[in-house]
Amino acid sequence: MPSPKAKNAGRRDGSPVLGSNFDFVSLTKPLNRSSPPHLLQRQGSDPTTARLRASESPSRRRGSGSSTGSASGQGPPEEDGIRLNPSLIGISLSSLLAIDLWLSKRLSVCACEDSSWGSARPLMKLIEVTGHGIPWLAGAAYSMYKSDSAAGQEVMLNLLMGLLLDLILVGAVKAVVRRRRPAHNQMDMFATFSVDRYSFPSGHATRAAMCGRFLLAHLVLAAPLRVLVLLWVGLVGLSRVLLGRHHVTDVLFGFWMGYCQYKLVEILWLSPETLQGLFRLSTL
Ligand SMILES: CC(C)=CCC/C(C)=C/COP(=O)(O)O
Repeated sequence: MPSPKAKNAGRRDGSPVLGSNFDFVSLTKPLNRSSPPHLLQRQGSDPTTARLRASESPSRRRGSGSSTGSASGQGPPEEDGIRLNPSLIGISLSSLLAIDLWLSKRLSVCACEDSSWGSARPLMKLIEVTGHGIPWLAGAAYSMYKSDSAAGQEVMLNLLMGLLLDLILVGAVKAVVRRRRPAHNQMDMFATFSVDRYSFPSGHATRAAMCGRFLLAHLVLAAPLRVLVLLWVGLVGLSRVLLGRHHVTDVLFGFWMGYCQYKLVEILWLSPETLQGLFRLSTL
């Protein structure tokens, strides 16, 4: 059985991969009695624990094995039996992550100039710029400043608030989850925050979904333009994976998060009355 360390080598995000972490197959075969069954499970599922256990002396391991009764050949005690049962959620999650890694790698066809669709990389990077935070923040601020109607200013102010909220929420989730970007990603994006070295969720996807919903809800657009907005949202998400910047799940979750963020903007909507109230409070 290859060591867990060797099995995990090269997986920068540490996600489980089909065929590498599935030691629970031993459930369908007779267990090797020379090593306690609960150790088999632990070595497969937790490389750190496995390394620590490997450094224990055989006599200590034998000692701990007999104390649980599993080395005596009477079968694993009930609590170990429970630990050996792979949970359905665990398997589903591992499988989903394995598919995600595989699919993301297959789709990263513009990850560098030498990739199979390398010539489309400049176009993908252009799409990336259209979903970047800076043009959106600058555009919303400029439109608010230039707008000659109170309604227009109100809409742009709330878009601005939504964009700032998006940066904060995405930054917070990235900092908590800390999923590394795909190994094939070239970190050549302009104007990034330090949390942007993490990939979950895609900030471009959250922004595109939130802004797309915002534009459709607050701008009076002809049908072809509405289709164009939807197309743009999809293209921004797709370009993240093609460029190798993100895993597929980063983008899908980003779309969902951006969709919810728009709901939040609606709830927190800043009306002229709210603003006047805030101004009055600040002058007290
Ligand atoms: C500097 C400002 C205002 C925003 C940063 C925007 C940015 C680079 C986000 C990272 O997006 P992904 O998570 O999709 O790579």
